[in-house]
Amino acid sequence: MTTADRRPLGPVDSSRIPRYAGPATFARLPRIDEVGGAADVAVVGVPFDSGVSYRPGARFGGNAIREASRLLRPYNPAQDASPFALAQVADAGDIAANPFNINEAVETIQTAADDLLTAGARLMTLGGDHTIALPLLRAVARKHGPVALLHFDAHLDTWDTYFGAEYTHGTPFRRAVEEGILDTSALSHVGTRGPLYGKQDLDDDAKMGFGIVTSADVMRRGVDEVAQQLRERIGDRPLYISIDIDVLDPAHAPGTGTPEAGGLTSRELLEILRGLSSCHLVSADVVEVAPAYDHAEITSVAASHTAYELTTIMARQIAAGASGGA
Ligand SMILES: N=C(N)NCCCC(=O)O
Ligand SMILES: [Zn+2]
Ligand SMILES: [Zn+2]
Repeated sequence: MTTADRRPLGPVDSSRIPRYAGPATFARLPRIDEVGGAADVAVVGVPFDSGVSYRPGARFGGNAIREASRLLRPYNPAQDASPFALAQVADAGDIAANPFNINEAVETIQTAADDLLTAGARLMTLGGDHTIALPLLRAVARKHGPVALLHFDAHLDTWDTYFGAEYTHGTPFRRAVEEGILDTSALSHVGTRGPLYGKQDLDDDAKMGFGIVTSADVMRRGVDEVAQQLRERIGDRPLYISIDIDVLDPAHAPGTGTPEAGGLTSRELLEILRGLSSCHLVSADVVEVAPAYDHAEITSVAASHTAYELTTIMARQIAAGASGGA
């Protein structure tokens, strides 16, 4: 039986079982084993943070997002959709990656992502540091070919190496371009800001094919115009969205490893994402939530709502019959 043949199993009913009771899955959704191992959207954690250049702790991000997601409700008015009724969304648990061997971890993450995609799911991945975007993109490209990328981040993450290491949280998108797994006619950073190592960083980045919408551009031009520009650039290509929570201002996301002043508000981020609801989103990640630096779940609440909007986009498209599972 395929997921399309049966009604999705939704979240625990928070009017019957208090939302703070029981173990946390994303949005109180069923575990993937509770839906026969088959999901249209698999929410999967990757507790890996051995690729960071500054504060560690994003290995705890996925579970912090799950805890904060207890308060999500089933109807999303901003996209006029009940995502968990439109598609089977399930929590696929965590990919267990070796914290002492980055190369091995990258392989493990790719293999596990491949398995979920092959089983027909789109991925809503909860990081983890940004290193994990590379194996996730490899897996997605194996299925769809080179994908368009929207990368929300304070940072470029197209640097070459750190301490000689190729796989770090500052380098995933340079590796991805080198490997030919991105559609270089449709690459954009959004929310970029802060000091760089040199002007060359920007030149290298542009040569790889990236366009940049800076954090200041979002403020000056507004979310609707930015979303429209991004939609035009992406067209109907298969799209991957990678969201480093440090795209938000530290006032909106203090719980992260490499914070930069002058970022987006959570309202701006959520509104831009809603403006992308017509795009062919094949998978997405939210990374770099480091709960040890968080306060009052500010960061993990923002991350949970971010993942909710992304999940809603995917669920709407699945219900509309877009190939994307496929
Ligand atoms: N991907 C994130 N969050 N940060 C990259 C920062 C790399 C650096 O320390 O220059
Ligand atoms: Zn970043
Ligand atoms: Zn990043």
